[in-house]
Amino acid sequence: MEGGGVDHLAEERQKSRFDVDEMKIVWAGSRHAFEVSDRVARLVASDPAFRKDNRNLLSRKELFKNTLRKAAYAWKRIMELRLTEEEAAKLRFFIDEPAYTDLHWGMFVPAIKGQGTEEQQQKWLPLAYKMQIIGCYAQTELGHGSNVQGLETTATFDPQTDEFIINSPTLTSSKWWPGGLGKVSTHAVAYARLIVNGQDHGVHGFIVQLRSLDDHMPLPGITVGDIGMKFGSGAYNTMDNGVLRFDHVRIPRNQMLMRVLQVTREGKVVQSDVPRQLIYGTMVYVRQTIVSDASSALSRAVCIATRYSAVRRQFGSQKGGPETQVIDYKTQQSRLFPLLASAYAFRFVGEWLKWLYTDVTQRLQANDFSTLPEAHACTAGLKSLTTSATADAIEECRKLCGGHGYLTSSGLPELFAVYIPACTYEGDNTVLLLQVARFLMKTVSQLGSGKQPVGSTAYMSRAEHLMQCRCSAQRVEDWLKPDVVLEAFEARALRMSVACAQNLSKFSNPEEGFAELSADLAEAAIAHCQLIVVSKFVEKLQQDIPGQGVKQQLQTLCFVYSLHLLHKHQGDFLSTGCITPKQASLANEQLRSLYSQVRPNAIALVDAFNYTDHYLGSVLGRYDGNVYPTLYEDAWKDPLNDSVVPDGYHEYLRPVLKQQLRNARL
Ligand SMILES: CCCCCCCC/C=C\CCCCCCCCCCCC(=O)SCCNC(=O)CCNC(=O)[C@H](O)C(C)(C)COP(=O)(O)OP(=O)(O)OC[C@H]1O[C@@H](n2cnc3c(N)ncnc32)[C@H](O)[C@@H]1OP(=O)(O)O
Ligand SMILES: Cc1cc2nc3c(=O)[nH]c(=O)nc-3n(C[C@H](O)[C@H](O)[C@H](O)COP(=O)(O)OP(=O)(O)OC[C@H]3O[C@@H](n4cnc5c(N)ncnc54)[C@H](O)[C@@H]3O)c2cc1C
Repeated sequence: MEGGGVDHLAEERQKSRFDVDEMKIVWAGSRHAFEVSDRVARLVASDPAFRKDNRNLLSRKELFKNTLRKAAYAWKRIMELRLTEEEAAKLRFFIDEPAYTDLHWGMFVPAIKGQGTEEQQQKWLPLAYKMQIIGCYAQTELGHGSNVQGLETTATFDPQTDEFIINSPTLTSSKWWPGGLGKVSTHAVAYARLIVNGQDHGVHGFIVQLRSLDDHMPLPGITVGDIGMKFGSGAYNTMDNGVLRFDHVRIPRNQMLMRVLQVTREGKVVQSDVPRQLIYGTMVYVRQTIVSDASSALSRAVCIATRYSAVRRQFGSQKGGPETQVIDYKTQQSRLFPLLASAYAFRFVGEWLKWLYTDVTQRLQANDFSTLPEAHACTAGLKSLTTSATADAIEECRKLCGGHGYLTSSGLPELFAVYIPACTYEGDNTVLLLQVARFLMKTVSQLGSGKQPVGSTAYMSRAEHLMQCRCSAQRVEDWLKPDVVLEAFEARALRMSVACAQNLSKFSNPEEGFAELSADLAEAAIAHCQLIVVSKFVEKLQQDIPGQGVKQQLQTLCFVYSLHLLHKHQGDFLSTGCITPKQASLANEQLRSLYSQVRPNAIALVDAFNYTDHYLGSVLGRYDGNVYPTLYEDAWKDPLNDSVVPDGYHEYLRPVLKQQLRNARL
């Protein structure tokens, strides 16, 4: 994307055998999406106000103030340039700095939209849209995060005053973690147990004002602050994750979000025909966005590691010629290319999940709740699968860059530190896999009952065949047949689920059985989610994809993704009898040959992400590959090099040296 200067990767770019510009459009999702993304990326990169190369050097206070400045400036630009919602979302993406605005737009607004009545939406959304109030999502407490039904904050209805009294009865009921809460939010959607006439009606959302709109001071009864520094310097410390306690704070009755359940003036609790799981709807929305974000974080790390692997040379000089580019080592390819393929795979499954979410939202509006369990299982499972894979991949990319990957200027340490909480927030990844497993066990238990599995479990309707089929691959080329690959993944996923269901049936208490078998259940859930990713990649290839060689590259990546999973999890495939050891070895042979096909296209495949050097934030991942001079120059910019003799020399170094000198003379 960058222009000018010597292009050290030019030769690599000439090797590619496909139309990179068309691939950029496939990656972006459409020509329109590409144009928006490209324009906004350049806007951010060219504006010094969005500089980010000094983040690691700032103290927490400076860092946070700097984030406030950037967020305010971004909002001003959104207004001045009259950016659309799509453009504004891209602006946030390329600014590349976690901020309170993520929670305001990403959770507070969606919570009101999804759980508020029409009237409540009309009252609160205009204020939120104009940022006249700033909100956060205050669910997690010191004592409970995963177990939402275990939250302790109470909202007790007072019929005398027509108010709820929000209270934190214990230390462990303190809200703990919500982003944007610590120092910024004026309001929260706070989750609390609804108590009416002494009866507990479970957890619901309430809009609570936290701070004065005049002087930003906490309102009476509110104790609020930041929970402290998090992993890494810079990184997620731009966010004010907060702690909050309520001391009998009164709010009007109409500030309970009442789409799912209403409390009347008389204190009557009325359940609407909307399922209570809709209270969890904001989490479904965010989990879906997290899957797309995974492909962004992964592609960024892979772009850095791929470009650097083409620049870096070690060993293998022939007759004084250049040494071998490390990207030509088969071990480097077998570690790197599956990650490149995963970035594309997650992109396409993210697109599909967005479609699924839009579809379920439209159905919910028409009071059709039938696809909610499927949406929950898919968003929970794919969020878990893609974030775990991406977190591991960023660390692998760091190692792929050798020693220089450990430098902050490689961009990888900060990316890792910012990214890894995605495995925990919005649902711990193991807890979410167990949700998928419950869904699978339910589906398996209904097989043969006449109820046909649909959506992501539709393959289970062919249970009879999949339980006994034998893989037909006899030659290396057979592993390039989508049907052969898909059937192997379907059979493996089904057989693992059925094995769990059979083992579960041996327990008289199903909950006890579920707990005992939970590690196997989580593995069955992973197999199911991997099948979804593979099948959505295969479906993508059935579309009309223009551009010379583009579809062929995607086919290669699809098989790299699938066959590397098959190789990595061959224990599953073999133990369930889905493939034979000979077939596993043929698949691995095919995989090796695919790596050779990816090799000449690798640089162009990462160029297709269309990332600016500003967004990448990496000396190793520079578009022009001019790594060494930049690394060298950057080192001298470190504050430690401001003086030749370090501060502290006279107090702490010189006396030691002099002491040694004296000892030596003795
Ligand atoms: C103009 C300017 C524009 C500017 C644009 C700016 C653009 C910015 C836009 C977007 C940015 C987005 C960025 C977002 C950034 C986000 C940063 C991350 C912040 C992180 C936030 C958080 O972490 S919030 C807290 C999240 N917490 C959790 O995830 C908790 C995890 N636990 C749970 O989800 C659940 O409690 C559980 C799933 C574990 C349930 O357990 P349990 O078995 O106890 O459940 P229940 O008894 O309550 O219910 C069981 C029943 O319900 C089904 N179910 C559970 N969950 C759901 C669900 N979500 N949906 C539907 N159904 C659900 C479950 O399957 C059971 O069903 P049965 O049929 O009974 O089996
Ligand atoms: C950076 C960050 C930002 C966040 N932002 C917000 C926010 O804006 N708003 C908000 O409300 N919350 C937020 N959170 C909180 C987050 O949603 C929770 O931390 C998350 O849901 C995990 O819950 P927990 O901390 O209770 O983990 P725990 O459930 O205590 O997990 C601890 C361990 O126990 C295991 N475990 C737990 N239950 C089970 C089980 N049933 N079976 C098997 N294993 C289990 C887990 O796998 C994990 O290994 C944020 C967290 C982070 C790290």
